Formats: sequence, structure tokens, C-alpha cells
Amino acid sequence: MVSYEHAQRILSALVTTLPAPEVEYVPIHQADGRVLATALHALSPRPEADISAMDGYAFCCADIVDTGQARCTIPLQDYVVAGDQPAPHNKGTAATILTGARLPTGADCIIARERVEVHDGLLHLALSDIAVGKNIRRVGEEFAAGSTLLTASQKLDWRHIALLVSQNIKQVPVYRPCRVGVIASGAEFALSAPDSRAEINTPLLHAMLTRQGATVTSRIVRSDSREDLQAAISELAEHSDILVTTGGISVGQTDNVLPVMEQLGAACLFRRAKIRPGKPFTLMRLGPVPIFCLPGNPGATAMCAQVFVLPFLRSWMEHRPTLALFPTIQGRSSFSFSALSDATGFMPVTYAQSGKEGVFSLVPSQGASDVLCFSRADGIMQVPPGQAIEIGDWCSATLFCSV
Ligand SMILES: Nc1nc2c(c(=O)[nH]1)N[C@H]1C(S)=C(S)[C@@H](COP(=O)(O)OP(=O)(O)OC[C@H]3O[C@@H](n4cnc5c(N)ncnc54)[C@H](O)[C@@H]3O)O[C@H]1N2
Ligand code: MOO
Repeated sequence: MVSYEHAQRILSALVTTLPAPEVEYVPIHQADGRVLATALHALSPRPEADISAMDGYAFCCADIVDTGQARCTIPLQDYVVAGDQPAPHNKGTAATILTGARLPTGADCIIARERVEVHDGLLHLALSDIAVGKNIRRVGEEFAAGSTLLTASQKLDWRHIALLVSQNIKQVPVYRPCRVGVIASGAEFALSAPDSRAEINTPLLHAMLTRQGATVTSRIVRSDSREDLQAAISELAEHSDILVTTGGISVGQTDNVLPVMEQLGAACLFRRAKIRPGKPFTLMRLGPVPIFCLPGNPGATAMCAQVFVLPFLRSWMEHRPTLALFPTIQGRSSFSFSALSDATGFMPVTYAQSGKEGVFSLVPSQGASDVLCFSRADGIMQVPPGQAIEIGDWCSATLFCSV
């Protein structure tokens, strides 16, 4: 039986032994949620030229003759819109220019339309409004050609897609998704069972793991037959990078996962963890395939998947050298709680802002077989063995939205 930290170390070491995910190219509009396999650099500066930031009039400050008057006039000549390749600035004149248009070479100031008057083809403006560089987005001021846009292992979303599209990048190199095989076992899921039950864990894991970017194949072994379980494990292990089983890992007469794994020649990396819920969680390896043997109670399945499977999956999918834990958030506890002396406690909690501080609260019904609690929770609070939390204490939790 291993501590939570020891289990993490074993998983961290295990992830380094796995082959790197293969690289494939996908069109940019299919890149949301995929993990970038190489760094990408800017092909051109942004803005790509000096660009107008306003609808207005472009001219060259040096063309304006100071007559000692507060206002001056310039004849209007050209007209430039975004998408034009304008002719060079015509000395002594101003060009009407729209936002986003390329600045004519030689012009160095743009004055906003609402700050001037135009009569009979002449622009009337205040001398005090004139300044070199005004209302111009200079070439490369956002980033220069060759700048690093994104680094490898970045999980892509709309923010990164916008950046890449701005560079006309149409295809991106990404890691292939992790293939996860999920097997739930139990006689109670057969419709023909005298006391048939809903099978919760495969839909739960399917939703959780696909959201993380994996492709999931599920099997439900609707009996406690060792042969059926062995067939399902052998079949999925062939086509999966990671296997997750649920149920049948405790010490009941029909808890077949461990004997079947041993029969198949799987190595046991640890048997049971000092955590609540989820104590029976066992880690195995069949050839190159890590197998997470999760307890069947749906609450324990969900907790172990959040705490162990997701960080492991993330490490593999983002090709990181250690277990990639999710960020935690600090807040005050609105309840008291004592973890067992020999087990790390994990609790679903809500998180709400109260003034300048975040506050964690308990959700109803915290049992290992319970699922209501997760539907009410915002994240998972972790409490080290033997630690007592009092009302008002600072605590930390991982929010589901950051996972
Ligand atoms: N004598 C002992 N009994 C138990 C121990 C122990 O240490 N000694 N550990 C308990 C703990 S902790 C847990 S957690 C459970 C886990 O047992 P299993 O992994 O063997 O799970 P099962 O017995 O197959 O099922 C337990 C429970 O969960 C329900 N279940 C299972 N799979 C699903 C599913 N896919 N969808 C919905 N519900 C599921 C199942 O119907 C049972 O009610 O063992 C304790 N016992
Ligand atoms: O550890 Mo079990 O998951 O508490 O009921």
C-alpha cells in the first residue's frame, strides 16, 4: 500500500518510460484541444506594415508649414482602404485613410476623422493635433518575424488558433490523441440480473477523458466471468496506450481484476493507496500499457480518475517528463474536517468568491459510492494525512474548470 505522494512518484517515473506520442498534421480549424508538437515561429511581423489605427486622414508632418495660426489646411488627394497597396505619399497633400489600411510610404501622421473639417477638398485641422506616429500601428510592434509564437506541448484553443491564423498558418503539427481503453465489470449491469443497476463508470470516464483530448473505447463486462474480463482486457490492451478498469479490484469473491491481470502476465506497480476515497486503487502494467485499476464505487472512480488518471494522461499527451498536475487555487474553508491519520483525503467542494477571498464549502453526500456530490461541486480539495482543517483555515483545491 503506497502513500499519495509515493503513488505520484511511481506514475511520474512510469510516464517517462512510455513512447512519445506520434506527430500528425491537422488543419488549423481542427486544432482546438490538440497539443502542439513543435514550437512555431512568426513567418512575418505583425502588423506586417505601418497600418492606420483610425478612420481619418494621413499626411506628413514636415509638409505642414507653421504660419503662426492655430489651424492649417492641406489639400485632400488619395483614398486608401484596408486591402489596398497605396501609392507613396504625395508631398503637400493628405490621403483619406480607413482603419486597417496600409500607410502610404512617406506619410507619418494620421488624424481621426472627427477631429477635422473638410470643405471643398481641403482638410482643416488644429496644429496641436499633429504629431509624428500618431494613430499608426508600426510594423512589427506586436511581434517581429521569427518571434516564438507558441512552444511545444501547448494545448491549443481559440487563443492560439487566432494567433496562428494571423500568420496564415493552415496546418499544425500536433500529437496524436491518447487512446484509452475503459473496462467496467460487474454482474449487476446485465439487464437480466435480478437486481440490475445502471452502469455509470464508462459514461463518466468517457466524458471526462474525451474532454481531456483522449479517444476512448469502452467495454462493459456484464458478468463477473474471468474469461470475459480477460478477453476484454486482451482486446483493448492491443489498441490502447492506457487502460482503465473499474470495479472488481477489492477483496470480494468476484473481484477478478487482479487475478486476471496476473494470469495475463501484468506487473503490479502498486496495490492499493492510502487515499480516501479510492483505497483499492491499484496500478499495473501489461507490456507497455499502464493499467489504472479503479475501485468500482462511482464516487471513488471519479476521484481516482481526477487525481491520478487525468494528470497522467496530460503528461503523456503533452509529452511532459513528469506527472503534469493541474493548478490549485487558494481559499478559506467554511467547514471543519480531519483527514485520517494514514490517508490523504480528497473532497468535492464548491468554490465561491466572498469579498476578496475565495471560500470552499462542502457539498452534500460525500460517500465513495455517491455521484450527487460531484454534480454540485466546483473542484476537489486535498487534505494531507492527519491534518485537521478548522473553519477559516486557508486550503487549496483543484477546480474542475482548470482540468
Ligand atoms: N472487505 C472489504 N470490502 C471492501 C473493501 C475492503 O477493503 N475490504 N474496500 C471497499 C472500498 S474502499 C471500495 S471503493 C469498494 C471497491 O470495490 P471494487 O472495486 O471491487 O468494486 P465492486 O465491488 O465491483 O463495486 C463496488 C460498488 O460499486 C458499484 N459499481 C461498480 N462498478 C460500477 C459501475 N461501472 N457503475 C455503477 N456502479 C458501479 C457496484 O455496483 C458496487 O455497489 O470495495 C469496498 N469493499
Ligand atoms: O475507497 Mo472506497 O473508494 O472509499 O469506498
